[in-house]
Amino acid sequence: MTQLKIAVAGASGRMGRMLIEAIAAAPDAVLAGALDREGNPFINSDAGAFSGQLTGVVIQSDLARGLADADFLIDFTRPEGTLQHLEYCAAHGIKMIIGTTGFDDAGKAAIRAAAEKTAIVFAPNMSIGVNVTLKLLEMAAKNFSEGYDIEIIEAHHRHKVDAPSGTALKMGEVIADALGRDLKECAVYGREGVTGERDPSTIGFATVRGGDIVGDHTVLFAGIGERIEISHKSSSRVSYAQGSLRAARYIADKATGLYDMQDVLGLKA
Ligand SMILES: NC(=O)C1=CN([C@@H]2O[C@H](COP(=O)(O)OP(=O)(O)OC[C@H]3O[C@@H](n4cnc5c(N)ncnc54)[C@H](OP(=O)(O)O)[C@@H]3O)[C@@H](O)[C@H]2O)C=CC1
Ligand SMILES: O=C(O)C1=N[C@H](C(=O)O)C[C@H](O)C1
Repeated sequence: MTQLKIAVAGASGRMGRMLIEAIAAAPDAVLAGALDREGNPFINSDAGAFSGQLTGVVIQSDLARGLADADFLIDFTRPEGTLQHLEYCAAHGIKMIIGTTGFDDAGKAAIRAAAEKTAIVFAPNMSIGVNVTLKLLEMAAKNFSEGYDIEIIEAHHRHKVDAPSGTALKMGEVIADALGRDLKECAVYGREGVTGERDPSTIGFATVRGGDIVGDHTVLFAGIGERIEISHKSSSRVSYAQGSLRAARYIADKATGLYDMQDVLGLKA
């Protein structure tokens, strides 16, 4: 069996650690590199030290050394880190699985451009459950297009730095597309003071941050006399790591192109 040679960026982070364990347990993958940024206290440590299972792969900050043996980079870091890695991977034909959230339009354009040089899966949520939920939302939105107010509520751990979550924004985009609306024009991010009555054409977002919540998303369709809630709750990051490995397998035979988890899971109509 050909082994997928995978490097992990943000190796000491919450997702990085989970990915390193998932790669160690996968029969068709091998950890081929581990990256963290310069100054990170875990540079030069073994990438498996967190789980007590040594890998023989040392966490590096130098991209050339960290990626020398890799065919894939799985990147869950921050937009500025991912964009640096992207440039290197595009130049060297290393395929990328990007889970990082919080990109601006320029960052997303850079990912699209890099996908002309290497294959990339880019998705704000790698779990099967969330991606099936996106399909449910598309169907629900079409049926609740009149008379239902749409609000997206997300909750995450106290360390999360971007809001709303990438998943909540994706849910908003899917719903807006299904309704023929432009999310940039109809999104309302939080409310305060005398807001006036709710504009029915808007999609509202509310953010909760606290403790160790892995990731909860609820879309509320609030009508007269009834409410419909579609919720997904993550209880472990393992589903994101397993989804990332599925994404690597999906692009193993692709030289270029930009894909998302709907492609990987065969959910595109
Ligand atoms: N798509 C999906 O399914 C999921 C996406 N995410 C997203 O993944 C990202 C990471 O989440 P999480 O693991 O919880 O975050 P953590 O903060 O736990 O880990 C981030 C890692 O990236 C490193 N890092 C930070 N900035 C840079 C940089 N500029 N260059 C290189 N490395 C950097 C950090 O190093 P240091 O500690 O030195 O800062 C750390 O090792 C977030 O954007 C999150 O929203 C999370 C879960 C699932
Ligand atoms: O930061 C996190 O933890 C998560 N981030 C992603 C997002 O912003 O949607 C995915 C998941 O919800 C966990």
